[in-house]
Amino acid sequence: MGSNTVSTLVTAIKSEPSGDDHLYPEASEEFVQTPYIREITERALAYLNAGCPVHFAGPAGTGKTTLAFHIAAQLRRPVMLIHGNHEFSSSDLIGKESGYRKNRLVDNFIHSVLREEEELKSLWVDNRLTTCCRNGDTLIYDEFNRSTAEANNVLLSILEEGILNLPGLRAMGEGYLEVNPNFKAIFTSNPQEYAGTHATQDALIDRMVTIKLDYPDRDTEVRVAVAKSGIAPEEAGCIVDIVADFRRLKNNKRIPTVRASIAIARILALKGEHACRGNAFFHRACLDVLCMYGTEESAAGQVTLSKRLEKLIARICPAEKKSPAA
Ligand SMILES: Nc1ncnc2c1ncn2[C@@H]1O[C@H](COP(=O)(O)OP(=O)(O)OP(=O)(O)O)[C@@H](O)[C@H]1O
Repeated sequence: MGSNTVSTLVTAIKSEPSGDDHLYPEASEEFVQTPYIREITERALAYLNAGCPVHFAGPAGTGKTTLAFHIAAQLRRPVMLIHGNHEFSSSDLIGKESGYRKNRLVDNFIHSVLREEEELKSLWVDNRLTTCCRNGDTLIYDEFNRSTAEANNVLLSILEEGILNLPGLRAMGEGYLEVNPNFKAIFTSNPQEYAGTHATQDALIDRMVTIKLDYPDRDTEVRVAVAKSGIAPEEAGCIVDIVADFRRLKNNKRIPTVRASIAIARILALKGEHACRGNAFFHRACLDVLCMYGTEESAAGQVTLSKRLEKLIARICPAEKKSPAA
């Protein structure tokens, strides 16, 4: 992998000493392709290639960021990643003046004449959005509704007119930047998240095609759990069914996602334990991973959850681990 190359499952950004701020996503072996993923990928690519920014909106853990990286990888352009942040101002997106450069010319060519000239030039540093628009890179703006509408306003003219307004560069004659035609943008947001998010302006939403994501189908979730833990598919199936049952609990304060399935599967795989009825460790691990998802966090609520889990395990899981030959 080259510098800043990331698998499409990794969302961490690594800045290289070279100063290259781009990411170069590549498909990872753990990335699961199912008909569900393929269909969404094809749809999103069709919209992006038609010049429409794509917005993945859905609850936590529905695979928005992973899909954004996967799709960006298909576009084969460098990727700029921005995480929405309520403290952002538009300068955090586009850049700002970073001081002044002073040029002083002293001309004493004719010894009896001294001419002095001083020029003060402001210096400008591009931030990620500007770099992306200049170079025609792919922008992934993750959880963009964590930034305020005021900060995101700069996107309106980028997405509609293909122009980036850079008031800070007006003095240098570069007040407007024509957006490179290769520029493409993928946004993600969680409309159910209230903490730390901002209402998104209609004008911005109107400039994107929103693909609403829900929890993936069972096949995708099972294959993700298998890929990320190495557990046997039938055991992953039991775990995913248990998590899906907790997802359907009425009046849930929180909803367990594929991350819960991955966590249980990994714990079992690493401990050499199995998703079967008689396994007390399996029961305990499920309870620990899922205990935050019931309606009640009291001791009585936890006993109810534990009983529910016991019944589920009895119904869904085999009595013992199946031997490979079976
Ligand atoms: N196609 C896939 N192949 C393998 N793993 C996947 C796939 N899709 C999602 N995952 C895994 O599922 C988990 C949730 O995915 P992701 O972080 O993309 O969801 P999200 O919707 O962006 O979540 P959040 O809103 O909480 O940030 C991650 O561990 C991710 O690696």
